[in-house]
Amino acid sequence: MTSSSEGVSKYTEVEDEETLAIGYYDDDDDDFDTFTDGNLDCSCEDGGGFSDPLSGEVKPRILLMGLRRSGKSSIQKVVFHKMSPNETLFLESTNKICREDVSNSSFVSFQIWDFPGQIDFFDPTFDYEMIFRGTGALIFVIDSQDDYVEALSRLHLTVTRAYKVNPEINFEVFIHKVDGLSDDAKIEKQRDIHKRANDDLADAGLEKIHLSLYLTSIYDHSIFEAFSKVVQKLIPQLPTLENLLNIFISNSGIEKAFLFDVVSKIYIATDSSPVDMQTYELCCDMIDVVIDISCIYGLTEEEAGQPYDKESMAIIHLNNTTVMYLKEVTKFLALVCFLREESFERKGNRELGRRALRGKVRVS
Ligand SMILES: Nc1nc2c(ncn2[C@@H]2O[C@H](COP(=O)(O)OP(=O)(O)OP(=O)(O)O)[C@@H](O)[C@H]2O)c(=O)[nH]1
Repeated sequence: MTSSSEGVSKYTEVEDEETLAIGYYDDDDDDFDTFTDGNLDCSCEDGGGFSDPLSGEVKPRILLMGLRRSGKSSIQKVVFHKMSPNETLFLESTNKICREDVSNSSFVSFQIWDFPGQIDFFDPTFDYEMIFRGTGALIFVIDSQDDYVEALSRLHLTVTRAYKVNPEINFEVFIHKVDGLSDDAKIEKQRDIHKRANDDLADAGLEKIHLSLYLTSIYDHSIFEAFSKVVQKLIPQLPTLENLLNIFISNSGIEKAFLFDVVSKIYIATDSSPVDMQTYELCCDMIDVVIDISCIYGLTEEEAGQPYDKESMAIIHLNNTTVMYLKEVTKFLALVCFLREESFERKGNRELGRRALRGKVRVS
């Protein structure tokens, strides 16, 4: 694989991996603050007497629930704090609800609430109605390497209670830690969990509740892909974005286009052709390469901590005649495209693509 990257900013000393993830630039004409720990506003509270800190705010809430040690905190740390998967081995059990504000852009803007596995949120002193009322998505994490009978009954209880309070919640089930399973075992687990969970709902007369199942692991890109899908459902502009990307690819010889949040590597939209895991992984790798190269060679001292800016773009020629093209769209968003070499080399098309990348797919 050969790669070329232009304009990926100037060099600065990078102290640690977290700097890469959170030290992005502050754009004057953008209202959003730099994505720092300040924006990843984290706070933990006891379950009892929990008041609604969000009254008046419209940010959707994503709840992470599931039994102890199922992997909830690891998911949050890996996706939003760039923690390496191996480091999660040392995470302590969560004993309070941890709230985190994720405000990367107008599209990726929500709160994540990580619940301790052992919490009894149906305790009468615990205001679960308040929690479910403002919830956009409830992610229930099941440890696939463990016996999941208890997890399924907990899932049923959680979903039925939550649905009664707020039928608009998206119920997302992460069949997690699948890295230890063969492909056949993964499919079998998913089929079994799907059947048992839906049978339980049908027995309760609640077959109208829809559960979306995902096979996830923090040791590969599956967790980012699953989180992308959860977040996409909370973006009201998604159909418009998809439509824009469809128009864009139909006019430019591009085969596949993604709009990425570069900080979390969540893709917030793509055109309507199917997404395969390998394509998604390539996009994530390309974002990493751009940010790494920019940090190492791109930043001057004055611009320290701004590895992604208006000038950021990169072209990577893969060895299978495919070209990958990345271009900054807004402060935290990147357009990542795949096209054939011959389309890329056609000068007219290349110019058209550039103009489109610069102007057409502007997202406010
Ligand atoms: N193999 C594997 N292990 C994982 C994965 N995700 C998390 N783990 C491990 O699972 C263990 C528990 O993870 P936590 O994130 O602390 O689990 P939790 O659900 O937050 O636990 P509580 O805070 O007790 O509710 C850790 O040792 C993680 O390293 C995964 O995808 N695969």
